Amino acid sequence: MHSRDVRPPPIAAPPDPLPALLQQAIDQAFNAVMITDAGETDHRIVYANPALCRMTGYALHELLGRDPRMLQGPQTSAQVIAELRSCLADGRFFKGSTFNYRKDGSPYLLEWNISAVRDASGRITHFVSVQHDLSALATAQDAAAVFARALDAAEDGVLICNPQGIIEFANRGYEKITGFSPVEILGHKPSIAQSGQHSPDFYATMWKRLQQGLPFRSVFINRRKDGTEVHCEESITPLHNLQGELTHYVSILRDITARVMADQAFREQLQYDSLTGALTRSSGSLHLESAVAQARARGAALSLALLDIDHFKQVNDSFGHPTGDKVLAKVASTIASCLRSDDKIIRWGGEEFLLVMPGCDASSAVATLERCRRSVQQACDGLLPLSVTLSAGVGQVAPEQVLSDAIERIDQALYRAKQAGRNQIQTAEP
Ligand SMILES: Nc1nc2c(ncn2[C@@H]2O[C@H](COP(=O)(O)OP(=O)(O)OP(=O)(O)O)[C@@H](O)[C@H]2O)c(=O)[nH]1
Repeated sequence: MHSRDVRPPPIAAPPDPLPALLQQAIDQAFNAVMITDAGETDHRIVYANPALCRMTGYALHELLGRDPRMLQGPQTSAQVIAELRSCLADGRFFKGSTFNYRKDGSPYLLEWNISAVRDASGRITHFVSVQHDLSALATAQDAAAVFARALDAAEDGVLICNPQGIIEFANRGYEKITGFSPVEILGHKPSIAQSGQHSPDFYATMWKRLQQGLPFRSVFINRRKDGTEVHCEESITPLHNLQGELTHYVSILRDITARVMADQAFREQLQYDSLTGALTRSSGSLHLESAVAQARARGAALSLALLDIDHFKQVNDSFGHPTGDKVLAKVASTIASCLRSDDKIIRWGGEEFLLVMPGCDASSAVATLERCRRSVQQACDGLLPLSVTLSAGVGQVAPEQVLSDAIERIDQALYRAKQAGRNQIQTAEP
């Protein structure tokens, strides 16, 4: 067989006469079609196409000759039917929607329009109605309503923004977390709850990911309507339609403020020594390093001091460990009361404290230490039958000095203070 012999199939000739074509078209139409006569009091079904039979579940012979009212039921709107009758009585076009009932008794949501059919003299002889089953749409709307209710019932906050970042939906969870009701924030941007705690870099990273079509997850510190801060674990996901166009951003927020606060409290607990309230040696060391780095960066003075309670073993041995504890706590609180707010006190050893004094040169550090020494002696006066005194070594950290060297020299100064009879301050060799 040669390809050039292949000819297109002949085009089917239109059925003749035209009414046959119309019959075929209506029989095969997707929409349900019904024709009734235009009786004085009631209307009889004279035609129903297969789509209408499928929609109602009735066979054609069960419909023919019957009144379309056979399809109505309890949920059929009397108001819509009254409107329909009035339109038909006047020969006007009707369009409406209500529930009708299938043969098996199940309701379906129907949208239909009815036109009068007139003969050559203009007399209405029939009505033709084209009907459309909206049940699937109604189910989808029901499903959308269920989703909306589910979103509102969720504990987590949900925000939906358009591509310009304008809030189009906020659930009750968002209101619970931030205090902003949906009415208050619809049409605004989520920045309405911004706390100012994040850097421009944070937002730049966020937008970069979102513009790449990727979700962004992080802990956001937001500001509630009442001005307090709320920590939220938040994910923002860009949504695209089938054409790949960005349609929305969906944010889901979980309030983790209680957890963050508990973590902070726990970290603070670890940071501070429970007996004396001073920084622990490990957290104090971090603070010390950053104080040195800051002093160097700013070219500012920084002084350190090591203080040690004199003959403390004797306190424990003579009056017991619990009394020793009370003395330790009293000494620490008295030292702290002699310091400026920027100064830090670290429990460096059992009865030894390290003071970090930023912006303080050697001579003012000595003055501070003298104040501590005298205050401790006075504060503990009468606490025990013996006097509680301190010895200390103090020194300013030179700009290029290695921190451990500086501490070593201050420790040597403390040793000299002990050797020289205690209850005194010695300055570290430069
Ligand atoms: N009550 C109590 N005692 C502590 C604590 N930590 C360390 N000590 C005691 O502090 C004492 C330190 O003793 P030493 O290092 O001999 O020093 P000192 O008796 O103060 O003598 P000098 O420092 O030379 O004046 C020891 O008896 C430790 O048991 C504490 O948390 N509570």
